[in-house]
Amino acid sequence: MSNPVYLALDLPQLRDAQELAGKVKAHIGGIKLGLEFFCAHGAHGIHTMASVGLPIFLDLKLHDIPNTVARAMQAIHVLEPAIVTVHASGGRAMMEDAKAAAGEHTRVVGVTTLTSLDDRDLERTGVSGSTHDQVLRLAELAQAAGLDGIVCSGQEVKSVHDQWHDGFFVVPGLRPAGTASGDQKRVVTPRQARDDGASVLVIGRPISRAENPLAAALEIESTL
Ligand SMILES: O=C(O)c1cc(=O)[nH]c(=O)n1[C@@H]1O[C@H](COP(=O)(O)O)[C@@H](O)[C@H]1O
Repeated sequence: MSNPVYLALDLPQLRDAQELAGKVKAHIGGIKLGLEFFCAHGAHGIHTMASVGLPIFLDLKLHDIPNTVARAMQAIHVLEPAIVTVHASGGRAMMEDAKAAAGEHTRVVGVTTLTSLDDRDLERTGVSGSTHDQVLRLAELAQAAGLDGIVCSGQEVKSVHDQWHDGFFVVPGLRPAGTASGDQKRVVTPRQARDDGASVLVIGRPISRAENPLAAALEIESTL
């Protein structure tokens, strides 16, 4: 089985991102580049990071009317990302159009409820019920819209897997035992998420902010 760990390179400097990816590339399966990276370095940054030779997960969390999202999808075709995110709460038509506009080799996954939110936070946004139920609801919508899978926390991935057997499940909010959660509220260990059916394990700070990122990546790999 290929390495399921995608390293979230949430770093402001392109050179630092390149250096870190180069250092740990033998112990990860891909690179996740998000909003911070894309706003700072754009398409040039994506092309630069593609030279590391690992699949690129372009995490832009698109969320707009269907036409706008579809056109954004078309514009990022040329970057050939392996995975792209849209917000599942953007609705079925938005997700259908996003998938139709994406490249043939790009997996489109729907972000459900962010791993930084707990039940109380969700309630404050006007959504009733638990984060768990909301994730399952949005997963069903994403599946009906023809997406390849969803993003959810490790606390829901088992239930989602039970209702969507061949889905592609991206799980962030991962912390090796004994490490700080920071702003993440729905957290599990990388091993737990993998055992519960995660296809991709998104890991950022536990590697990128570690004193020794290579040792941290090796340690995580050894637990999988
Ligand atoms: O779509 C994501 O990747 C994502 C969704 C989510 O619900 N929670 C979440 O943390 N992420 C991303 O996953 C990464 C997690 O980073 P760390 O908390 O440093 O491991 C960040 O780049 C987030 O943008």
